[in-house]
Amino acid sequence: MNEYVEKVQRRNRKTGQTVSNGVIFSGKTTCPFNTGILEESNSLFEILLRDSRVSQDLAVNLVMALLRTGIDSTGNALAFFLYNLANNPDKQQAVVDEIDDVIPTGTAVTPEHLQRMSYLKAALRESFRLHYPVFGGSGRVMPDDTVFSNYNVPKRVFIFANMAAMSRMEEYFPKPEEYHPERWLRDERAHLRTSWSHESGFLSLGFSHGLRACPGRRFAEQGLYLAVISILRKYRLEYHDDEIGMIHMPFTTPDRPLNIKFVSRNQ
Ligand code: HEM
Repeated sequence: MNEYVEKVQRRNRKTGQTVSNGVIFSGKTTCPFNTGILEESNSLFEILLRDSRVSQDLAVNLVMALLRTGIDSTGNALAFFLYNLANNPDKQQAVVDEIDDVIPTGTAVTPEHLQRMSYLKAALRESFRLHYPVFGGSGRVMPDDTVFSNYNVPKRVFIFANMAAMSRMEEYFPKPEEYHPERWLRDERAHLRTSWSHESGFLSLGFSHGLRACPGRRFAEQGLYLAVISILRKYRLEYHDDEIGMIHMPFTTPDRPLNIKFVSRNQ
């Protein structure tokens, strides 16, 4: 990492940026957290290194945190999403129908398209429910004595919401072992839900909830939607092998290589 930082700094010097308080600073380039215009197309890391208010340690820590939390999580979530679609051809077809309905052939995907793709969103949410993406769920330590649903929780006691287990509770998700995206539909197809109670939506939160919820959520969701759309526009997914299990380490990974067959849609 130090070597990389030095390389970035050497390049910044060459392109005329100045050094201030030990980090590279350019009058032209502004920190992404300002509203100014970026005049050079550099990575977030390089931009942070140039901002005199951000120390080198902070820049390294921020970028490492994003890399550590953002890569395995999204990659494994995509693996399970593709597996669930390959394993449920009727649901896969419903996603393909929606892609064909919403995005004209040969057109790039836009935010407006994604806004109209409620089945695709439900399909991802259901994949998170069936294969909860992070070890168990979310933990918290309360700073004060608190009461949750008539349970007294003393301050400084660690409490944990086991969303992986709650996501598979029959009383909230009938036939919990089945992949059924319709559970999450709120549009005119909502009648296809198996059942719904007002708690259901809070029992399976792949990105958690509240102030410490995942800050990368929109970024990850967008990447997953775009990946699945690009793949399904070209390939039909098939899965003919044994059921895939989960290993939690801490992101949920498949317990063996995924034997998904990609069949070209042009054949
Ligand atoms: C499918 C992908 C992802 C899933 C399922 C996921 C899930 C989560 C969950 C459950 C938490 C814990 C929240 C809590 O305890 O309440 C979390 C935290 C975090 N995530 Fe993600 N995440 C994903 C992708 C990303 C990406 C792409 C980034 C960054 C670009 C990211 C950055 C972070 C960071 C920095 C935290 C710590 C937040 C804090 O402690 O305040 N995540 N994530």
